[in-house]
Amino acid sequence: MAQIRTAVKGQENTRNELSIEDDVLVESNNGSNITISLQDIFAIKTSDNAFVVNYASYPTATETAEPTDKSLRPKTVTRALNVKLYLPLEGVDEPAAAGYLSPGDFFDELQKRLQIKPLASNTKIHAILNPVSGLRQSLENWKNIIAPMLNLSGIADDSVVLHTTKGVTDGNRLAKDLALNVLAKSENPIILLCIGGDGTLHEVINGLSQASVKTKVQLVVIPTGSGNAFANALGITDPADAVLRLLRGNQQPLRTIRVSIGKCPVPYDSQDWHNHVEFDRVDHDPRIMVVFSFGFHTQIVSKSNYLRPFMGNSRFSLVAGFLLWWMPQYGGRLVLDEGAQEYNAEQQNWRTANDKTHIDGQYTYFLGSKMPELEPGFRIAPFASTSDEHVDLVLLRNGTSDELKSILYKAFAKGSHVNEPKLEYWKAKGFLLRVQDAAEVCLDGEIHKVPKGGVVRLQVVQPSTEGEIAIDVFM
Ligand SMILES: Nc1ncnc2c1ncn2[C@@H]1O[C@H](COP(=O)(O)OP(=O)(O)OP(=O)(O)O)[C@@H](O)[C@H]1O
Repeated sequence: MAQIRTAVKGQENTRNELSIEDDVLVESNNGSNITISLQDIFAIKTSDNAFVVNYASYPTATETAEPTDKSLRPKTVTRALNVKLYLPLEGVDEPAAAGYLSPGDFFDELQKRLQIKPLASNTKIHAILNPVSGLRQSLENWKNIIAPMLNLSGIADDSVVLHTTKGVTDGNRLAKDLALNVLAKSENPIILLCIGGDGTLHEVINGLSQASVKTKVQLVVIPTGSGNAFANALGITDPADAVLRLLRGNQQPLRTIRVSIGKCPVPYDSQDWHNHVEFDRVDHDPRIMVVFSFGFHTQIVSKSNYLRPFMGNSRFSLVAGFLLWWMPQYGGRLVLDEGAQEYNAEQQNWRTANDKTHIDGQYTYFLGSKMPELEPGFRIAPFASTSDEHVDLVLLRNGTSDELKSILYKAFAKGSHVNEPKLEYWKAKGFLLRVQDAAEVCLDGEIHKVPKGGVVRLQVVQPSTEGEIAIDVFM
């Protein structure tokens, strides 16, 4: 195939050669090359006398060099916006006689290679932004990255509405209002940007779900929080990356997990306790996207909340150290829905259970998730997927402190804990957990109390379930 190249005048009035090679745009000027990944280009503007390439790229290594103070948390490196302006060459360009495209044709070809799908002209964008999530940079990201990218991509300012959360649970209120008053009534396609961390996303999804309206929304998850487990699971690295995914247009239905809490009037040790569960009457069962836990993980979240006024992130390690020394076990009875699959580490395959699976005992660790990683590098549920119909369960029963430590360390080593002999790894569409004693459970970071003998039910919500708002997520 003929090489795709052109010659133009660069910003320094020099003759620049531009070419498209595989998935990069190469700018050559007197033997020095600059490359721009096509994945990073989000808008090209051309006219008779100017060609503009807008792209979002990571800073170069020298720009990111940081002081080597080990006590500082590593700063997240995010893409910044850049622009390249090219002009047509004046007069006759001798070398360009053979095999060069005109600049206009070259930029048309470049545009085709970007895989950017134009949004319908009547699309409306609503953004729910938490200004205090993570390092409190959401608003800065909005002003410097997100809004300019939308604008440069041709989305008119009056098609974009920003809603800023004013306090805890405000994301929930804003999303519910939006679903009832905008989504349910609008004829136009609506894209919702959720700008914050997992807590904000949890509030937004629950707000949409609580509205119980038969409608649909397209969601862009823009990570500006501390953990960002959901965005991490989708491989979304930073705000510009999230907007690039919106522009490329690939979406998948979101599967959330519905959580119901109830009681059970029959004694704890009754064989068929799971047939006697009475669920609490609530307006709306919560939905989670990231993590359910009981025992060790819940206690880290719960106890470190008490230390929040006095300590930074080191409070988590302090509580974990204490729990690993004390090693409490948490009595529970677990029933997995029919068709649950168990991972066999030795054979590296899955066994499917025909019937319900009962797993009773003293739990040292109990965690359910649809995300492989809960924080960058902590691959606790490595087979989990946001798009499959299962919640993954990571279980350790009657474990010692050393066994649990080994599991947690290996979860940081690419999730190799799944090979630990006592670790049980399951995939299920849903399950019931009955707690032996009064307990706390963690629902996406929120702590809920379950009374002695109480029951928690988790169920993966399938897309287009009756009464559920259909949410498609940009991937
Ligand atoms: N204006 C506000 N003032 C105080 N708290 C707020 C405000 N807006 C939202 N919140 C609360 O901030 C909390 C934290 O938000 P979020 O989870 O998005 O950030 P994070 O904790 O840094 O990220 P992650 O959950 O990914 O670790 C949420 O519980 C939310 O209710």
